[in-house]
Amino acid sequence: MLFKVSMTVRLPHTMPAAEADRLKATERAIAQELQRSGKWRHLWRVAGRYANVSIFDVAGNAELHDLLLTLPLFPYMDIEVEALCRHPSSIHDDDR
Ligand SMILES: O=C(O)C[C@H]1C=CC(=O)O1
Repeated sequence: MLFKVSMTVRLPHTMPAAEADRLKATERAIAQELQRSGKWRHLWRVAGRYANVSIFDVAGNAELHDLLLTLPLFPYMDIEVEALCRHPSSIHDDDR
């Protein structure tokens, strides 16, 4: 199943820079591994904001939830999830 996931990062201003850098580096490694696995299909920065729009391809709601929980920045993100289905006018046969 495909999901559009919007994440807005809100790190506390009181967080030491070294801790923020450590979280971001770990997040990056996990995000890149999930992209290589095919589960995190698209990752786009929202211009002008510390936010992203992503497309995930996972078995269902529970897998998506468990996956998002593994992200080191999870406690510091507002996350919105929207389930997607194939558009009847889409010419792409990999849409599900
Ligand atoms: O920077 C972000 O948008 C938050 C998060 C998502 C992927 C990643 O590497 O960090």
